[in-house]
Amino acid sequence: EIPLKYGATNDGKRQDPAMQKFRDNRLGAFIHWGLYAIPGGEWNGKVYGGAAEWLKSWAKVPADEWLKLMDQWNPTKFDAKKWAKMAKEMGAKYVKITTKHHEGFCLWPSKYSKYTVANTPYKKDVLGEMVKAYNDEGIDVHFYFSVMDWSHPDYRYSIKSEEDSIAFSRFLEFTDNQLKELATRYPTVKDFWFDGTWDASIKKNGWWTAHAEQMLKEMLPGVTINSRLRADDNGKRHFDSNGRLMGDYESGYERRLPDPVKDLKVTQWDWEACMTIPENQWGYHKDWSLSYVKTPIEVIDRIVHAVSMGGNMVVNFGPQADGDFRPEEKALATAIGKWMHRYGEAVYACDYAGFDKQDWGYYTRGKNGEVYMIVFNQPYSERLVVKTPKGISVEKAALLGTGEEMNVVETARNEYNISIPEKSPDEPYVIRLKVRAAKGTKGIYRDALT
Ligand SMILES: C[C@@H]1N[C@@H](C(=O)NCc2ccccc2)[C@H](O)[C@@H]1O
Repeated sequence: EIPLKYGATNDGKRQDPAMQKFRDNRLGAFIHWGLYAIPGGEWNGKVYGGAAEWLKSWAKVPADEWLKLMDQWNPTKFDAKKWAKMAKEMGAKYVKITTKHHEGFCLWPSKYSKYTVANTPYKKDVLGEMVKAYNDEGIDVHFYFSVMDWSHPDYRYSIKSEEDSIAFSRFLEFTDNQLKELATRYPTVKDFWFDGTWDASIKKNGWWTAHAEQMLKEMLPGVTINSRLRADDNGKRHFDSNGRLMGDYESGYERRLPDPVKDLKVTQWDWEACMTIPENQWGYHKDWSLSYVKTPIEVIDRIVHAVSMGGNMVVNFGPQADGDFRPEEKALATAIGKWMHRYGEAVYACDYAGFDKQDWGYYTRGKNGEVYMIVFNQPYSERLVVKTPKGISVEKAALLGTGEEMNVVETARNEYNISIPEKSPDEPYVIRLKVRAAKGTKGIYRDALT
């Protein structure tokens, strides 16, 4: 054991009600909204294929020139109630909002920066309106906060001199002030998702990351904090020098997911993935033809994949500068919501089932021990193979929705064929299994001698 002052604080998964709500929520929506939505990936007549919220970087725009975009911030179509209805219809139980992205523009009227909504033609506290509207729909609000801040003269990527160190201390104090301001102004916030914490300057100040976590937890009992904030005494991130997860849930699965066979280690801790609809666009980009855009079923597959391994999934939306959403995102939210309305029982408050992954799709397990089969790939054999853990037998199988009983045929020790629905559901569907701790399978099974 390496002695640490700023290492992991949790011993295993948190089991308090706030964390259980975080976990049971399972499906979230990300909102990436900032000045970057105005240019939408184009600068001086050139369209950049990289992430639109990084346009300042791709087009090498100086901070003062970039922040002049504030003069154009006037989302006349913004209607927080409509945004909340869209999230509700999608079946998102929580929404993560970019309070401040790397550009430094604050969606709330921070008194510690001049780069805020208060100093734009629109003036209004859009963050406050969103928090109220989502909460009024029963949707939890999480805050995304970028520590790296391209607008602040005291930000440093590395600490190479005493001057750097003094400037960065001022920057960390500024950051503390903004975090306290957010926690004070919006006390119903349930989570802080830190980003922009990969630079050497942060890794060298692991103490501060531990302090920020502790400060927020003292101000907002129950609040959850992502592992990406954290660096330990030795600059180790996410997992400390003793391999223990820092923060309350692992937040490294950004636009990727753990392998359902090779990466089962993730079932030992809480984790949350986040994903984009195009290949890599978080903020609004005017041209989605530049990369592949995922279909609703491809998004639903990723949501179920995450839950099947004990994780949450956050699906990203990049609102337009005018405060409305692009048609593709509205259609996606509707399609996801239709499916979640029918089959959400296999997602919400569900977890890893402990069954070996099969080709037809994913398993999840509900709180009362029911096991769900979420079928994405129906085999030509018309039989869905289920291999149960030792000592577990399948008693019954029923199609979610119609309740149609599926045939359960024991084919070998701990192996079953489940029949497919009489009439194709024409969409990924869910079979609920009733399983039992078996007394011991029939004596007919004997392993071959080889
Ligand atoms: C959740 C996402 N994380 C931010 C991000 O900076 N990701 C890592 C990254 C690092 C370097 C170039 C592009 C992107 C993206 O802008 C989103 O906010």
